[in-house]
Amino acid sequence: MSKRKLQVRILDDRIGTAIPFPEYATEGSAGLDLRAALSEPKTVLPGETHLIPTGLSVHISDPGLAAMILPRSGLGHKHGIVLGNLVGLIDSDYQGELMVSCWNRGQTPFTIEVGERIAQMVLVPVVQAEFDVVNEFDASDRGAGGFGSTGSH
Ligand SMILES: O=c1ccn([C@H]2C[C@H](O)[C@@H](COP(=O)(O)OP(=O)(O)OP(=O)(O)O)O2)c(=O)[nH]1
Ligand SMILES: [Mg+2]
Repeated sequence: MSKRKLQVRILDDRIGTAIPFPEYATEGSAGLDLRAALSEPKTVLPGETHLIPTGLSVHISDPGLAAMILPRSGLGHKHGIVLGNLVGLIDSDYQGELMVSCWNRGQTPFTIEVGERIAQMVLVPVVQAEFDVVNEFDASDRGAGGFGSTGSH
C-alpha cells in the first residue's frame, strides 16, 4: 500500500517515548490517533470544552490535500467526548501545533489522561473551486428540491 510522506515536527520531547508517536492502529485504519500532550490529566466537566495540544505540527504543503480531525467513536459514544468544532480541518499551509478541541457533551466528568488518544486525523484529497458565475444552470432532475423533497421513505 502506498503512503503519502508528510512533514511533521515534534514540539514535545515526550513524543516517541512517554507519549507514543501517532500511528495507524491497524493496516486498514483511515485515521491516525492523536494523543493528548498534557502535563497532567485534565478533567473536562459536562458542557466544558478544552483545547488540547498534541505536541505535533504537520505541514501538508500540497493544496490538493487537507487533514480532518474527527472524534473517536468510543469516546464520543460512551463518554460524550467529541470535538468542540465538531470536525477540525487542517489547511495544507498550516504549520502550527495540531490542537484538539475536546467537548464533553455528556452528563459526567471525563478525565483525559496524559498521552490518551483523544481524536483521529484523516488525510483527505481536496479540490479547490474556481467560480464560474452563470445566470442559469442546465436543468437537473432535482432542481432546487432538498431537505426531504424526495419523500420520507
Ligand atoms: O481542530 C482543529 C481545527 C483547526 N486547527 C488549525 C489548523 C487549521 O488550518 C487552522 C485554522 O482552522 P480553521 O480554518 O478551521 O479555523 P478559523 O476559525 O477559520 O481560523 P483561521 O482564521 O486561522 O483560518 O487551525 C487545529 O489545529 N485543530
Ligand atoms: Mg479558516
